Amino acid sequence: MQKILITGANGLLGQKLIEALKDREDLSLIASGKGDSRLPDTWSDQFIWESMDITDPLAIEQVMSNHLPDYIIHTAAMTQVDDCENNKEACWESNVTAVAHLVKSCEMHDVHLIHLSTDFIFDGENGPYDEEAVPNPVNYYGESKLAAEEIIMKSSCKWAIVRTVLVYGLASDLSRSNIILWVKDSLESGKNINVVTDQWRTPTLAEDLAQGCILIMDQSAQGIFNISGKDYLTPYDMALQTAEYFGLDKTLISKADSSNFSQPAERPLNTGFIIEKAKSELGYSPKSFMDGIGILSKQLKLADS
Ligand SMILES: NC(=O)C1=CN([C@@H]2O[C@H](COP(=O)(O)OP(=O)(O)OC[C@H]3O[C@@H](n4cnc5c(N)ncnc54)[C@H](OP(=O)(O)O)[C@@H]3O)[C@@H](O)[C@H]2O)C=CC1
Ligand SMILES: Cc1cn([C@H]2C[C@H](O)[C@@H](COP(=O)(O)OP(=O)(O)O[C@H]3O[C@@H](C)C(=O)[C@@H](O)[C@H]3O)O2)c(=O)[nH]c1=O
Repeated sequence: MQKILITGANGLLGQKLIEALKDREDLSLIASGKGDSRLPDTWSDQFIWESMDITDPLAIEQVMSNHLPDYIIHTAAMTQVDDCENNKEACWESNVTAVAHLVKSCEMHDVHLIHLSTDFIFDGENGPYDEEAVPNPVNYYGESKLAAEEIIMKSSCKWAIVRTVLVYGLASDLSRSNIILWVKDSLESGKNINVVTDQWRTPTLAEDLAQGCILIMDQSAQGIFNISGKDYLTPYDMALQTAEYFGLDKTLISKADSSNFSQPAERPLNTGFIIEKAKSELGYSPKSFMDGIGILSKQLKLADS
């Protein structure tokens, strides 16, 4: 029986991974997060919960040596890009130093590390990017995620780096929102929103990302894999499609561009990924953005019922 340890299990991807893996009888699942589990109570007998702060090397070593997992899927990170810009020390500790601790433990216990990374390692000058593109981050979050990749690539453990883009989906009690929920909530409350037309992304349904990670695990794949959605869209297009799907007032959505819409951390303009490697080597097959909204909409109806 293979043992899988998931970090950041209370997060969006973490919850989708647990949901997708919890019924598998060939696996034993260890979910971990900062503090207590916020996963649905109905799942609680399908995994072991470990409270593990990834910035605490002793906690990591204790969990790793107790369970001796075959794979660790490392989703935990400081993901609020503007917070990373404003609190660089905390960002480095969570996104880089913690990865160094995990790598050391993976080397010691012969664990295959599957690590989550981002399109924000690129400058957005010439996206969409393939796995060979040269990184050049424009914000501190991107710098931290790139530094983590470099530590992993130099390590002697088995590793896969999963790069992804603008993840959206529904899960319980999240500490971070995402584009569809943000647009839907804003329009439903009659709020005007300014949405950029000069950034391009391949937005990723959280369930697709979880499937990509699982394909990598099941095939013991190593190396870098781009795992994102397949549609190349601006956030403005995404907002319009969200409004259209939910029958909301599109006139509340105004066009903005990066020169008149400023956030504390600069965002790269054109990122997005070429996903041919994941399709041909792993059999990865993501949904369209419209199908993704449909899936999320069904989940919202279920959650409300
Ligand atoms: N979301 C996106 O658009 C993208 C995400 N990624 C990467 O994918 C990964 C998963 O992202 P996603 O699930 O969306 O992010 P979330 O923010 O939803 O989840 C991250 C999880 O990490 C946990 N966490 C943060 N710090 C610690 C810590 N010190 N110890 C233990 N757990 C911690 C958070 O805990 P808590 O819930 O308690 O705050 C949260 O549950 C991340 O590595 C991110 O960098 C890459 C590209 C795009
Ligand atoms: C809040 C806001 C965002 N946007 C745009 C900018 C951006 O491209 C998109 C999403 O903005 P956010 O600030 O919510 O998300 P952002 O922090 O840009 O999302 C990033 O998160 C990290 C974790 C990643 O790794 C990246 O892949 C990326 O998806 O929407 C607007 O146009 N208007 C707005 O008012």
